[in-house]
Amino acid sequence: MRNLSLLTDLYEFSMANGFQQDLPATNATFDVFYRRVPDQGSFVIAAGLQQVVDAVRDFHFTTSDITYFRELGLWSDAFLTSLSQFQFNCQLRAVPEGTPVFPREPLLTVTGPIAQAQLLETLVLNILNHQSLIATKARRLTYAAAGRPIMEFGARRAQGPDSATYGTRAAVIGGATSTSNVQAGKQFNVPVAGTMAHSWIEAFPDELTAFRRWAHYYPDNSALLVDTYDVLNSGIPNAITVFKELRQAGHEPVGIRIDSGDVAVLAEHARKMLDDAGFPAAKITISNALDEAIITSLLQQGAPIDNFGIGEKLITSASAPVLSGVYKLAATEIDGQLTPKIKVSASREKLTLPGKKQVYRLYHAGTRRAFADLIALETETIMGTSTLAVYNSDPLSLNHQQRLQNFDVEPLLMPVVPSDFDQRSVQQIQADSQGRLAELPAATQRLVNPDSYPVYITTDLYQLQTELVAKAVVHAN
Ligand SMILES: Nc1ncnc2c1ncn2[C@@H]1O[C@H](COP(=O)(O)OP(=O)(O)OP(=O)(O)O)[C@@H](O)[C@H]1O
Ligand SMILES: O=P(O)(O)OC[C@H]1O[C@H](OP(=O)(O)OP(=O)(O)O)[C@H](O)[C@@H]1O
Ligand SMILES: O=C(O)c1cccnc1
Repeated sequence: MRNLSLLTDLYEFSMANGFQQDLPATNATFDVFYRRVPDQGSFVIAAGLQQVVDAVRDFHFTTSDITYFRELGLWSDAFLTSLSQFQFNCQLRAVPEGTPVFPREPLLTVTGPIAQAQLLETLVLNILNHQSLIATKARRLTYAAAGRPIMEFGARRAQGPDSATYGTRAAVIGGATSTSNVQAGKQFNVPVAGTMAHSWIEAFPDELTAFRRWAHYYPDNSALLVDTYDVLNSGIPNAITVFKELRQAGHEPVGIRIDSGDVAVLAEHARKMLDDAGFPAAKITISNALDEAIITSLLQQGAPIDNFGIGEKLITSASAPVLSGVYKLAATEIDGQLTPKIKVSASREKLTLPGKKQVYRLYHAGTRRAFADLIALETETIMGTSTLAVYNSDPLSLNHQQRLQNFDVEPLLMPVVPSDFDQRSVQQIQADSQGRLAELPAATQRLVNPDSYPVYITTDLYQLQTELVAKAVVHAN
């Protein structure tokens, strides 16, 4: 476990130093949320909470860190002494990893001494923004693959070792079934899988010999790469020769991988050749810069593909490489006296939701069919039995009151106690995530122009926001 406590922006320390002197008795609540969904999707898959918990559990500063801080000469001695004795003292609430979350709803809240809570901003966002981005991309690819397994192949193209390892974790949360990344396989106990590279074929005098040697070493795991020379005239015929030899020796071949050319046309020919040769169960794996649009197109073309191997476009979320989750002050508290806070900026999109809040998923009464989310003040009691007056949470929308009734509610933000965090396996998180997705309307899940899913705020929250905006405008004048 690495200590990540210095992985932050300088200004977090500078603010914490000042907060500690000016506001020593102030507690703060910060919300993590995002405003826009990558790839014009309608939701993000929350991921990375486990690593946030790991990081805060181990949050401390070494003697060498403190010496470095002293050399910078920016912060008070009292602050540096408090850092050397750092005890994590914030409360966390979060949606479980794998939960689909919508714009503006907090997926993590941090409440604690303002200096401490501020210090966490950069690291928390670094972890959650990365993993949630990749989990969301993996969910899109999984949706496009329509039940066919996805092997994560991205380690060589990821932006550095951490993006490969934690990106793989996130990819599995979002639906990938296995990975070629051995470190991630070991660290997160996810299935590892793989075929072979072109170098294996090129290294032998001919393709048939290369396939035979592979089959010799891996008789029960023989997925042969057939596109080094000529897929239809050499790769598949040679693979079939070796498959027959394997079968005679009592082994069933796994299949082939095609990594170039028109993969729909090649897969169709390959399927016929394998079937005609008596290998209908041999699987066809496709790779080569695949993304959700190509996968959708290949399946529309009727390509008989069994598995997808996906690297660069998944591990870097190439088409939408940033999730701009933010960490915003929502309230301060002194001696139990809560003061809600708001950010009002020239861009109305950036208006924040003040106060300590809870997020609820709303279901049609008696079902698990979700139809909207609701953000409420933590002090409100939300019940689906009476009529509830709500507003759209989007500050850009033309807002008018709407009425909801006959629904069941489920709070999404749950307390997270770092010392007692219930570690679910990555596969368990994936399964739970898929259960959560099944609750959402189908139209919200489609890849192209998904229906936007309503995220409401309560009337009390709407009024508080309106009131604080008016006050902020008066202050500004
Ligand atoms: N039938 C198809 N429909 C849609 N996209 C396809 C189809 N066949 C291949 N592709 C995709 O088109 C892109 C380009 O394929 P192409 O074989 O030209 O790749 P390449 O990178 O030039 O080949 P190589 O890997 O041999 O260098 C890849 O992303 C590939 O997955
Ligand atoms: O295309 P991706 O989705 O990232 O999938 C991983 C790629 O990695 C390998 O390529 P390799 O490094 O051998 O390069 P090449 O196939 O482009 O020559 C493999 O053959 C895939 O094409
Ligand atoms: O095992 C494979 O086939 C593989 C692994 C990484 C990248 N490309 C392919």
